[in-house]
Amino acid sequence: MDITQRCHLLIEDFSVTRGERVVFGGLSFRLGSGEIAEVTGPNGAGKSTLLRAIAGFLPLGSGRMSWAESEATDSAPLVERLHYVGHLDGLKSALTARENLEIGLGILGRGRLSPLEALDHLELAHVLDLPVGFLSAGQRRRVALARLVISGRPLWLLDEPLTALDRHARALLRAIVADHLRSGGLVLAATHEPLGLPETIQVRLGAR
Ligand SMILES: Nc1ncnc2c1ncn2[C@@H]1O[C@H](COP(=O)(O)OP(=O)(O)OP(=O)(O)O)[C@@H](O)[C@H]1O
Repeated sequence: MDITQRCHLLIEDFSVTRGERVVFGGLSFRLGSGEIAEVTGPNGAGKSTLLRAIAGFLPLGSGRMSWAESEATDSAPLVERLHYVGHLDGLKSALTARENLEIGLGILGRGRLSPLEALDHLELAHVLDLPVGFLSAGQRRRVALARLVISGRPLWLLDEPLTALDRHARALLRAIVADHLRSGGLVLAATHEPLGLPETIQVRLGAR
């Protein structure tokens, strides 16, 4: 899609149940093009649960979740508009960084960048043809984040994106996120540490 197209995610009176337990309820917020929201709260508050529910990995609870694109008469399903980076990197250790990113391209559709260009954004071009199993935890994380920039998807769901990143890599991630927002993208990040971007919407989940 043209990422500059205006779109928004609307969450209204949302709740998610895991097992017999309501993890959170009554949650409402709106995220529009160019906006970032951080989901915060103590351990177990449901930050990952919220992201996974939006990504479609968990059944929806009560309430409403909607996705709209201003220039589309019939919006594509949300699942085709988002890219989720969870706690696990989702990389195949025996494959090279290039091969992992090519798989990403196959699944996510072709974005603006090649695997080499995406890795270059994370200053990791030199590992292009190395098996991911040979990389450090922070390097693996950077390969997983490189998938974001090849995806061309407007909504990024990031679960603890700063994990394992050193100070320099954190700055690179901030720059990538800021660039995505400038081009009309949306970011929802569950995090214990603020990304430090201006005008961040706060979505606070409580203790249970
Ligand atoms: N697979 C599961 N089955 C049932 N309940 C689960 C499952 N995974 C998590 N939960 C419940 O959901 C609650 C919220 O978990 P979640 O991982 O969303 O919290 P979180 O806010 O992301 O925590 P953290 O800050 O520790 O990452 C947990 O307290 C747990 O009781």
